[in-house]
Amino acid sequence: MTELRLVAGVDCSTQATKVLVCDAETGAVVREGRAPHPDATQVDPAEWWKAWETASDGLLDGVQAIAVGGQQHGMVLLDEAGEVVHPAVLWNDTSSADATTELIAELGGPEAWAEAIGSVPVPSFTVTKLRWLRDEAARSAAGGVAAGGDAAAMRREAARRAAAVVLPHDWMTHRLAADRSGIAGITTDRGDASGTGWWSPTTNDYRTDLVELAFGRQLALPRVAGPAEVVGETAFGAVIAAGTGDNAAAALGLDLQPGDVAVSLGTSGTAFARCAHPTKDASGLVAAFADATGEYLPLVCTLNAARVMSATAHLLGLELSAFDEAAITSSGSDGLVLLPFLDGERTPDLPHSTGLIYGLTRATMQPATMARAAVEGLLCGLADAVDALRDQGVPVQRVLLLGGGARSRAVQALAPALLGAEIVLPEPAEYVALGAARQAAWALSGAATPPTWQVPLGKPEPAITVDAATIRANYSQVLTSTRPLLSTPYPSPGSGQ
Ligand SMILES: Nc1ncnc2c1ncn2[C@@H]1O[C@H](COP(=O)(O)OP(=O)(O)O)[C@@H](O)[C@H]1O
Ligand SMILES: O=C(CO)[C@@H](O)[C@H](O)COP(=O)(O)O
Repeated sequence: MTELRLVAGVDCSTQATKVLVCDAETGAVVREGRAPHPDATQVDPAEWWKAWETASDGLLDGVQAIAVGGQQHGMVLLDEAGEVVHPAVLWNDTSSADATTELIAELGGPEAWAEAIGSVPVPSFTVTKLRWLRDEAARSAAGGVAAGGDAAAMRREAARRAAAVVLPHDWMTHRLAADRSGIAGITTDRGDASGTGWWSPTTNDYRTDLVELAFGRQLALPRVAGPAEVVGETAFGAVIAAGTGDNAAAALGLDLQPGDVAVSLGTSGTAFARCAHPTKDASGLVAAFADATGEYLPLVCTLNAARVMSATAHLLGLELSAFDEAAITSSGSDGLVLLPFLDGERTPDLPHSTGLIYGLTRATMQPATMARAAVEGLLCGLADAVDALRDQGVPVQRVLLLGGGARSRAVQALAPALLGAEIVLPEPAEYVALGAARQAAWALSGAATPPTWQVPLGKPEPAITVDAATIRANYSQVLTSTRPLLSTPYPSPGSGQ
């Protein structure tokens, strides 16, 4: 019997680290582990390392190659010695909303950014976080040494000491290498570099002038490794592949084909497709990301997806399974509209917004109606995302549902009508970690293309017939008419809170 060649894929996501050990030939998962991350938008990267150690404990025997897929955009600042100088500021931290507005204006508006990097930055993009830190440090310095207390002092010190800026997967990849010293030799890949705001998909290169624009000085940036490159070796003797951003890793795990759009319901909601050419969207809806194979990955991202369901379930005092049952058996939302912007929102660009419920009557103020409205609200946001991809010329033949939220039967049943496409449900699996494992197998093989791994399909819940046009029109009307309110910081100044 031939011995299995094993590879590992890691997903360092917002909520958890997940590790899969797979057969390099077939992709069959032979071992898996996971460990949670702190529920915060600024996190010490040491927490990711701790989670990785817990999640991978006892799994790594015989693993010959490894790669990391990571939540995109998070700003990890390092000093010359490679020490972290500030908690990583994650993609879902909206502190940089004002910095984003300023940066967009300073370069000459949304069109200038679309020309430079294919996308218009939102507060998720790393470039805006750099500007935020610079401004915070300057503000507290101007206010005197003690201004702002410990947090402000830390930011001043971080801005002074920062020598390099990297992303979560870059940091984890470097940390895995047995032979590393300071910031020398840190790598990233096109997929993750494309979410920084200082990498151009058209020139395939960094725009270091945009780092300077944001931070006022240059920082070292990781070398962009090739899709199948070996970038190091771990202490346990496995080769390390380049790794990538989590959505690019999921695209690789799913082996997306033309006409396929992946819709992921994790902490974020994302809709993305593989594409042979870069996109350029000055409206700011579609981000011009790169994929992990040398192509492109136009993507729309919302800040609120799976947690809309867990938060509503919590409100209703229901377990997730009971919430799901309530949403699916409800006779309908009857005009109850939930705008699901519980953590602010990125698409549409409303970083200061909160959630909103419209249409409460004695008839609609029922748990099952509320559960249905929550699922419809998050799907309406994702339907707008899929439409934005269509507007960029991305063909949408089938939608592949993934992420923790895709386990919801109500999501599966309502998605065909609301997303307006055939729904395919890949067998529930950790597709980011699987894609990272496939990249590791590719790097290990030295082949020109990634190995062929089958993606088993599950059977989605039967579709529920709903009046999708009316549900989407109601959602859109509530959003349009409350937009001025949702654009204002909440609680509003002077509210006494
Ligand atoms: N059956 C379900 N119904 C709704 N949400 C679910 C279900 N199972 C898991 N989730 C949610 O999925 C989320 C985790 O999804 P995941 O894709 O792992 O997120 P991330 O990659 O952001 O860490 C959690 O918020 C969890 O509550
Ligand atoms: O910001 C984006 C994409 O642009 C998010 O998709 C993050 O990459 C986080 O992903 P999850 O942890 O929700 O999977």
